[in-house]
Amino acid sequence: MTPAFFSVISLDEALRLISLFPTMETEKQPVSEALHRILAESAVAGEDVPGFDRSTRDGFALRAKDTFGASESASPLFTLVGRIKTGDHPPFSIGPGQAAAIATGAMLPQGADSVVMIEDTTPIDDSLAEIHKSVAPGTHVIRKGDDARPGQLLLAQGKRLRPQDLGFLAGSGFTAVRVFKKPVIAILSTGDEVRPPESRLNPGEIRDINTRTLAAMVSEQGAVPLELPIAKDDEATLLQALQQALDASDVVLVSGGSSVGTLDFAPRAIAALPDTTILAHGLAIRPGKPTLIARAGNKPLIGLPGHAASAAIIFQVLVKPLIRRITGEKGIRPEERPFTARLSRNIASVMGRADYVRVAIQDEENPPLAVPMLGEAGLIRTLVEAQGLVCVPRDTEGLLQDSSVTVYPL
Ligand SMILES: Nc1nc2c(c(=O)[nH]1)N[C@H]1C(S)=C(S)[C@@H](COP(=O)(O)OP(=O)(O)OC[C@H]3O[C@@H](n4cnc5c(N)ncnc54)[C@H](O)[C@@H]3O)O[C@H]1N2
Ligand code: MOO
Repeated sequence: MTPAFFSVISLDEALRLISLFPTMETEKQPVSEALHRILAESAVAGEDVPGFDRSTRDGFALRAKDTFGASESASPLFTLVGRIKTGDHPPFSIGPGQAAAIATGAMLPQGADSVVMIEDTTPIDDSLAEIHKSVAPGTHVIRKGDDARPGQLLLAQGKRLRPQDLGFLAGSGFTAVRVFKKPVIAILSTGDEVRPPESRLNPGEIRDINTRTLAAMVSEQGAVPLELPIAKDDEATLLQALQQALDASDVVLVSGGSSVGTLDFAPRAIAALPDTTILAHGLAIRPGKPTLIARAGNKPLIGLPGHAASAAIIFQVLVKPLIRRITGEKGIRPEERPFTARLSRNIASVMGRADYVRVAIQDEENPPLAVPMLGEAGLIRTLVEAQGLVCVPRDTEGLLQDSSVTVYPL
């Protein structure tokens, strides 16, 4: 079924459509290989971490209340009852006026609740030391369970695992975690004029930009790109290429041929795929109007405009959320967090389409300055010189110089 081309829908409606695609299945993964994977099940602590009270300084473990009033000029003498190395389980306890020499990381003995640093003491001999400083209970001590207690949530489902998260899991005794499988995303560039980058070009031909950009964006999102050979502008060829793409992947991205010209075969080829519905063809945004969203079986198939900047921008605003949806990733990555900037000049816009304007960011000012990079969507340079996107909403005629805008990092 092919609804009328270019009965445009808003980006929000398109995002609602893609939110209906299912998330990936899950798999067990060793923690050592789980960097940047998405947790499919929350990790819950099974034990106290650490499992005992630990000193964070080399010094003397003692009872804080015995140090009350201690100073350089009034330094009480403590009786030393032992020496605790890391890994020791001290067999003695600390009573009033007693202390034990302790190493950083070693277990506090029974009775002790704090540590005085060695710099704040004067050891007299093996059995006596002067303490020059008073401490509060808990000073220089990590308590049992301070990192995690049994039953406590360590990391929530949907979390993209960073190096420190893996360390947390390892320190809590996890050797494997359940994560979402990485989707394979097929990238199919189309066009008789589009040639692989290593080609010698004939007049009228161009090198393929979109496969490279899209594959890298797919990898950056934690999915696996599958780069397919460029397909010719011919419905039968494209249909066959699409079928192969679907057989080998979880999502298909088609670049080019999505518009309404006589050579734009993508919509027709997509409509001819078995068990396939075109959910939308045409987005009320600029660039990217000819974008197509289809469901083939239960797999998403997205037709991206051929213009290099358009394809990349549609990836940012539509495909990225789709990948996050199916990979189960929750939360915003720090590098993708939108920020506020001041617009360097007026931007005019048409009513009826949300304009995604590429902006360069000048950081010397606070708030930073967003400088619009105007230019044809067929030019990749505008995107290279930009560090973000600013949206001029659908029903406004533009934005004024000096207005405060939200920048979505690129
Ligand atoms: N009469 C109209 N013409 C066009 C319209 C329109 O509404 N009416 N829309 C324009 C817009 S906007 C866009 S975007 C493009 C969309 O075109 P298609 O998605 O059908 O893409 P193509 O025609 O195949 O290619 C457009 C352009 O991009 C170049 N291209 C294609 N693939 C690649 C690639 N892999 N790497 C680099 N460049 C690529 C291609 O050579 C074309 O120049 O249609 C407008 N026209
Ligand atoms: O929609 Mo086209 O994608 O403006 O360049």
